[in-house]
Amino acid sequence: MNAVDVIRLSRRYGRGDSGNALSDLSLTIPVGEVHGLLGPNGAGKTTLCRILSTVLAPTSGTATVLGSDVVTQAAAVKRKLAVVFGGDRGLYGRLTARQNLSFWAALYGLSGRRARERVDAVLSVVGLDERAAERVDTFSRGMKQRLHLARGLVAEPPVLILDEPTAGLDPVATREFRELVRALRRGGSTILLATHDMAEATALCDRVTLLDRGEVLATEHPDDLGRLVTGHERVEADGVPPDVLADLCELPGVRAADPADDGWLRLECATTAATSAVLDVLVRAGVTRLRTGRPTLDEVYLRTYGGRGLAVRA
Ligand SMILES: Nc1ncnc2c1ncn2[C@@H]1O[C@H](COP(=O)(O)OP(=O)(O)OP(=O)(O)O)[C@@H](O)[C@H]1O
Repeated sequence: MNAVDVIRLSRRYGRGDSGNALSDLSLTIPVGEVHGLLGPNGAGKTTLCRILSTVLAPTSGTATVLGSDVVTQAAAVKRKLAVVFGGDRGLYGRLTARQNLSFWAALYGLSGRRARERVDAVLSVVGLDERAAERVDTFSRGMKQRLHLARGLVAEPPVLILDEPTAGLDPVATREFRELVRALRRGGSTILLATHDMAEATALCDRVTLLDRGEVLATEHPDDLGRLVTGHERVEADGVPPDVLADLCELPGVRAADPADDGWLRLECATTAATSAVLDVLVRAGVTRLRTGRPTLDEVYLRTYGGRGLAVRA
């Protein structure tokens, strides 16, 4: 059984001609996977997360979480899944961290010793045990985000949805939060991570789905997305004589030869054979300053979406 199965899901808001927020979207997330949901503003990420967490009904299609249907078995889905938001939403600033968590534990049906044990456990997991008695409105942004995660974990759901979890965090808090996500993955959690942040998706995800205007453009391992927008591989070389450049452009499978930002020549190759042929020509011509690789996820994103709603952070 998969953690998440989405089959031909569509969602339309109102009757306007703005189109579907989700169109015929299908997606499978196996148990234990960290799956990135990437796309610019308005791509449909939040709509999908809201449908999976049962707060929004689809217009058509089906979605199940560990076998339970989000429409007909919503109560079962709620026991299996938690959503962790970014920002201040849903935290009670005048209460302490422990009081916040005890409140949510009660909402999830935990009480007495079991609730206290779970609250202590999640405070320790997110590293807030020493600050548990302090009011949340005195917390830093990173501490609040860890508390959000603790809230998500208090009822031990096997599936977590993280919606822009590190938006607004400084680099240290971001790194700490990502470590927590990795630890959860090692513990067997399945995580759907909605983000605009390429670095986040590359650092954390086993696979990434690119969404645009409610449709899936691709689902791939982050390293393999480059193939979608450029050739199979890339070769970069410094000091290529003009006649050699002309030869390179004639080779079958060489899609583009352009200068990179640092002045090196960048060649996009459609096949591994083309990459080998390019390297062969360059080495024969005595060019030794060479590097190969695939486009980064940032480049994939920029080429896929252009400047639309882009929010790439370092
Ligand atoms: N309550 C609503 N009423 C009408 N249209 C909506 C509503 N919520 C979302 N939409 C529309 O649905 C589409 C998808 O929006 P959604 O919020 O799911 O995108 P997103 O990928 O989460 O974007 P962001 O990155 O900005 O959060 C957009 O065109 C948006 O305008």
